[in-house]
Amino acid sequence: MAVKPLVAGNWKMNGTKASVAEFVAIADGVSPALADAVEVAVCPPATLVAALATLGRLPVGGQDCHADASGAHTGDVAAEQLKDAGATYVIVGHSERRADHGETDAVVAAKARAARRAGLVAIVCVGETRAEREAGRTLDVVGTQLAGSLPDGVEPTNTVVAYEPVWAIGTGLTPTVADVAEVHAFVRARLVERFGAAGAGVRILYGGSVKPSNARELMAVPEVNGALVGGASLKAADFLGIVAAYA
Ligand SMILES: O=C(CO)COP(=O)(O)O
Repeated sequence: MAVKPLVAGNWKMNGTKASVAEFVAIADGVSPALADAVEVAVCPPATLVAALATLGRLPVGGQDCHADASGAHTGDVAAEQLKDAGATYVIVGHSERRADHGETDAVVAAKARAARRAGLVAIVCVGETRAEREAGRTLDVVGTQLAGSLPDGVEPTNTVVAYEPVWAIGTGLTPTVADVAEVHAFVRARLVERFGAAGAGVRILYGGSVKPSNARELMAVPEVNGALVGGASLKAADFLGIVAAYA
């Protein structure tokens, strides 16, 4: 199955109303030809989802959602609210959420189910820490996270997996191409094992210090179907330099 790659920007806790101009600059840089080759999305902080989505230029995503559709959960955002604000995607299980908020695989799976219930595509994140990689446990850890964080019924239309080694996030460090290839092949095998033909079509993104200078090399790795980009998605020129890997 031909899989259209996805390059998604994760702005994390960055951005104000002034950032709308950066989003527009990103959208302006995605030519029709580029849009045929790659889907480009931006996941801004929740405060900006509606403002960006209303422009109708590029798909927009949230960075987290609660498992419930509504209720007494001060400070949380429901997948239904992101959908109502115009979102297409929602990131769940980012390692910063797992670390800062103690999110377990079961919590992440519940959020992925909530995303589907609301009609959003869940971008489910997995990835090992430096200590886990050094102990040779990368595939074990990623396999356990996948098993626990992906709900049943995964389809290419409702789920994207992002492999983000924790030690590569915001550090300027990236795994070798061979290491990325090994993990992505492993993730693909697990997806096909559990979800059959549907698992073959689920996009697997690489995330962690993706930059214009390394995007082409990383995006060419087999089973890498795009990128989840943090810091370099905040500036249109950098983000578009990454998207250009698909030009
Ligand atoms: O966490 C990330 C995307 O979700 C990656 O962040 P950086 O691209 O800043 O390393």
